[in-house]
Amino acid sequence: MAAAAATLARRITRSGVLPLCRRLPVWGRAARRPPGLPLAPCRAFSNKKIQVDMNESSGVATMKFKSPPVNSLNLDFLTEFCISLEKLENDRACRGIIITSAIPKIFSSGLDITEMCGKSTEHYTEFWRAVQEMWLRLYSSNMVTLAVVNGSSPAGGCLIALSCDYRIMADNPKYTIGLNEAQLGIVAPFWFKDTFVNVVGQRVAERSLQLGSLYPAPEALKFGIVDELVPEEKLQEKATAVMAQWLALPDHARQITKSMMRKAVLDLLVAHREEDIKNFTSFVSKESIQKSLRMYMEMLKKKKS
Ligand SMILES: CCCCCCCCC/C=C/C(=O)SCCNC(=O)CCNC(=O)[C@H](O)C(C)(C)COP(=O)(O)OP(=O)(O)OC[C@H]1O[C@@H](n2cnc3c(N)ncnc32)[C@H](O)[C@@H]1OP(=O)(O)O
Repeated sequence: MAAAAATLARRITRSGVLPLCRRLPVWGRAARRPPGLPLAPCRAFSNKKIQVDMNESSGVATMKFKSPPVNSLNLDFLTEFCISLEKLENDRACRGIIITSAIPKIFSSGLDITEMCGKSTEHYTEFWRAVQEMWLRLYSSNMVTLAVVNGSSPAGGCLIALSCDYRIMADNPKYTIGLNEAQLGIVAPFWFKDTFVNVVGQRVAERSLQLGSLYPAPEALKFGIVDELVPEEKLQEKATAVMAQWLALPDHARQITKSMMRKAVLDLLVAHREEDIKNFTSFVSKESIQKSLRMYMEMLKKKKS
């Protein structure tokens, strides 16, 4: 699987990511569907780590993370994520996606730390390119993207939620969310930071990033990291209602607006992609950073005993 995923990852990355504004003509996706043609029957595709269900009548797909124990974002997961997103992006019937988790209490534990420990420079390069690719695709998506955060969501998990158009979180103070990289002795890259700033503003982002804060759901709402809290059993219902509200608008108007709001941040990474990979690989290759990551993993294991 790892080898196959790596090949797929290379295939994806070779094709590159087009900025949002160049992906689709400005009249949008829905308008391109030939009038009068029936939609294909309901479809689902399931990979190893992500289940995708497409509801043809609503035009909404649900992407459910199902990679135990904690939906950590390793190379295989990231590759599946990018492929699933690309399939949906190219599906004219699909106008919105709901991203959620099938693992109780966990949305995603963020980047798989083992992918950043004791590996070769080539591996770090491939891994980081896949992380960039995931963000570029999600942040630039033409579809309405809705995160249903039904569990804890640190670091890279939080980035996925922040990259969506709207975030609903389960109303449970045991679930936390935030960019906690500083707590691991690592630094959130500039595009994590920019995505965060675009959601919560400079002040909250600066304080939260420096402290590596993980916020319980009610605080996350207070600081604008998520848009609303909903009792866990009502998440599905709420997600359907929110999605319907976003899809009620003409696609082209929403898409151009989204592009206008996000383009500068996307363009910055596209322009500095190779430099960002080099920064990452040299940063994680440092012995001091390796030591911090190893200690953090040990701390996670000790917490259990
Ligand atoms: C200049 C620019 C430079 C750039 C510089 C570099 C920038 C990098 C940016 C990094 C972004 C990131 O996302 S870094 C990743 C940050 N993630 C985190 O801090 C999350 C850490 N995990 C947790 O807090 C918890 O595990 C949590 C998710 C809440 C679930 O708690 P639970 O009690 O339910 O489960 P646990 O028992 O803790 O975890 C179950 C098992 O999963 C493992 N596990 C948990 N999280 C994991 C993870 N992220 N990666 C790997 N493995 C993980 C644990 O070790 C356990 O392994 P076993 O003991 O073997 O079962």
